[in-house]
Amino acid sequence: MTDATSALTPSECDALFDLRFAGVGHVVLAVSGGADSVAMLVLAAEWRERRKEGPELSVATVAHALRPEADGEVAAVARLCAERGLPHARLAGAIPPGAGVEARARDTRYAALLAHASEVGADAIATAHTRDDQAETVLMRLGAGSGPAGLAAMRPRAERGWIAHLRPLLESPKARLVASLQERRIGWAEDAMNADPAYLRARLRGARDVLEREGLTAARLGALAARMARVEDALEAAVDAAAAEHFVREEDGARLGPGWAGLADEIRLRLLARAIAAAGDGPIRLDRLERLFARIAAEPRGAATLAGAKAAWDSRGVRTTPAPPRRG
Ligand SMILES: Nc1ncnc2c1ncn2[C@@H]1O[C@H](COP(=O)(O)OP(=O)(O)OP(=O)(O)O)[C@@H](O)[C@H]1O
Repeated sequence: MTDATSALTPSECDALFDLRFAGVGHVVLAVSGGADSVAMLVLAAEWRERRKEGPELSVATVAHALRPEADGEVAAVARLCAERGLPHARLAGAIPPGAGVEARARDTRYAALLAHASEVGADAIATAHTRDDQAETVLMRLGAGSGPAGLAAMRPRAERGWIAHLRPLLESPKARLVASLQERRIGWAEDAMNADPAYLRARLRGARDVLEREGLTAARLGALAARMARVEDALEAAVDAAAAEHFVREEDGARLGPGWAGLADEIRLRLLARAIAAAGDGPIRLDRLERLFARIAAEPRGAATLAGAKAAWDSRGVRTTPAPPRRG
């Protein structure tokens, strides 16, 4: 019998890693020393041992030098790897002090992990995001008023340029990973930042019991993300198909033909975003894009700038070109 707080069984782990690590040659496991990533390390090593085949596994820890106890934590991960015959790398990832430490730590971490993966010839990295992390991400995106792309949250597999980013535990409750470590009497490090109310993620974690009582369970929020991922992929495929007919790339931007106006709003909006991206230079905020879209619908002709692009429209459609540089 398994419940929401029991250790993952060997057959559950086999199903999980068989699926998520299929077709991979060498995966670098990103292990911080926290419970989730130590569980990923231990369970993946056991899986590999049972299977006797599958991808090469290695482990990397990024040393952010943010906390004095971090050195001991890296050493503990190195020990776990040595016991399992897995190579372990300690990667430098010092972050200069300042605001937005969470985002800067993340950028530094992925840069270090990707550089290392390239050095050792890996074709994938794996992080230990859990179903609880996914649920928090969905709540944060709801709070930001995100559309389907945002609500799809993290993907179990995402392509980061030449490398795949795998999240094999994305559907696993954190409690089951903790139970898996407790069953094996393996310890882990606790990061105080995880409970620091200065961070929205930590505050949402603190509100978890209340949310669960109101039906906002991690299981439902995780299922919502998976459904939104399906919606998002279908929409993008539909936009690709519509683009073949209505989107013309030009030397300095793009043109949306008159047939664009007859398409469904969401497809039109996404084609408009592509046309602006073709001429512009920056990320496009959805609310601004929606405002421009509303203007185009309301005014028979006009022009506006957005994200480094100028969009001009009339009865023949929309034309985007790079926005002239601002004076002053
Ligand atoms: N110092 C680290 N070294 C190696 N891997 C790490 C480190 N910190 C985090 N990771 C990996 O990233 C996963 C997510 O960690 P965490 O939730 O702290 O990240 P985050 O700041 O929310 O960033 P993101 O979710 O965007 O990756 C961990 O489970 C682990 O696999």
